[in-house]
Amino acid sequence: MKSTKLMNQNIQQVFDEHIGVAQQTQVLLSGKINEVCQAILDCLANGNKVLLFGNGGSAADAQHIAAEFTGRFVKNRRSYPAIALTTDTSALTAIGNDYGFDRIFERQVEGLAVTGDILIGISTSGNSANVIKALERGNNMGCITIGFSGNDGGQMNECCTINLVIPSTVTARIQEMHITIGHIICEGIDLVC
Ligand SMILES: O=C(CO)[C@@H](O)[C@H](O)[C@H](O)[C@H](O)COP(=O)(O)O
Ligand SMILES: [Zn+2]
Repeated sequence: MKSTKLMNQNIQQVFDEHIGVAQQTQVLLSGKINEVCQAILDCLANGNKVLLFGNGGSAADAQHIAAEFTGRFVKNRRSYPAIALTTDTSALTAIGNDYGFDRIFERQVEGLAVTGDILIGISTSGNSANVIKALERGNNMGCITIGFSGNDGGQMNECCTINLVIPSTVTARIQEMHITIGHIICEGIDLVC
């Protein structure tokens, strides 16, 4: 077992890293986050919807953000259409079993998305094949594709209308910024709706 002193050092280091990445994200990405907010507001005003997807912790983020849209964030306002493509175990197992894990989100995009919808693909590496394939399908269908990524942005640089690349190589720190950005977007929606 680690000593309490070592644990305390580790705790301080995680907070320091988190604060550093948050400051860099603020400097580098505030303008792009504003663009994403505007794109989502336009999408909702046009009667379109938001689809979100990712793996592991990013699957949880997709569900978390979708629930803020359909339920509420802070303000009581109408429900907004958002679906996490990570929750339907029948679809996920059928598509995964019949077509492969790489296509679990792509097939759902093909069936559920229409032109003008927003797809938010969440991947800390920017390279998860199932996320990339879904974004590429969305591009072919006339959707607006948003990436929440990290590291060097990976393949999401090539297949996203806007890719928010968190300036970190640490998965946990990147995920912490993704959910912060999700909340910033929800605050933006509450401000104008
Ligand atoms: O939450 C974590 C790590 O913090 C993990 O579950 C993580 O999301 C998974 O390893 C994912 O498969 C990573 O994929 P990605 O972010 O590179 O697309
Ligand atoms: Zn995690």
